[in-house]
Amino acid sequence: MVYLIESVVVDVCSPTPTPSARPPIISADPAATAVQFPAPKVSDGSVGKSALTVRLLTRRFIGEYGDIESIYSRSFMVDGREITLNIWDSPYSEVRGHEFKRVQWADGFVLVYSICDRASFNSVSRLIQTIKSIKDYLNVGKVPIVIVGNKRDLHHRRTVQSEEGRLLALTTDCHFYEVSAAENYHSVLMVFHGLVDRMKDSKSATKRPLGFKGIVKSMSAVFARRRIDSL
Ligand SMILES: Nc1nc2c(ncn2[C@@H]2O[C@H](COP(=O)(O)OP(=O)(O)OP(=O)(O)O)[C@@H](O)[C@H]2O)c(=O)[nH]1
Repeated sequence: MVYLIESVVVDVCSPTPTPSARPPIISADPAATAVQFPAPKVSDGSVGKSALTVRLLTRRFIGEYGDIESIYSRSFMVDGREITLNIWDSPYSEVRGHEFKRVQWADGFVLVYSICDRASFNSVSRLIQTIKSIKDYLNVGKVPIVIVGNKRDLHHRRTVQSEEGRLLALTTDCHFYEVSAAENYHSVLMVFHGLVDRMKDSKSATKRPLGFKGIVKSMSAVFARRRIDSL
């Protein structure tokens, strides 16, 4: 699942949520992952969540987007296996009071701000804390989060420097991209691929405990390495 927030949030893999916690999903594929785009806003919104989603799905930038809440599905081949992302794009007003449910639903997050809108950037750290606290409460390990500074083409109106986004990502253990949904499809694709990679990493990091055989194997590997080191 991918969840887009005022900053864009993308979520790719999720633990199976309870039916009541999960919004309707378009894809009929049971192996599908869901992508949500909610927008908790402090700014005037309109950071480009819909534009990013539509770019990803159609390769096009159409300029104006309605504020109808939608869940989109898109399939990707990852390591030779098809996965389906469900992307939830909801207008900001719809998001308030539903953060817990949506964070619970999503497996990965794309937090989107506009480089011309300082308030939207300021809301990103708050969102990261909110997401991490909810996932902690739910006992979920590492949360895949990608921070996206959108509207890069409007550099003459920039109020948030790239370094600020990069630093925030570094200090919060997130990935960072600056893109223009208006000008570039490939950078948008990179965002979603980056999220999927992080989701894969966090899934393998929370894999089941080793078990007796696994422990013996790991210990043998460590001792074998020591023997090699001492040669
Ligand atoms: N110049 C420029 N304009 C953009 C870009 N992305 C989106 N926009 C414009 O910004 C406005 C808002 O885009 P949306 O995609 O509707 O933003 P949103 O975050 O989904 O907005 P809400 O649904 O209101 O939360 C539209 O007029 C878009 O054409 C971009 O990369 N560059």
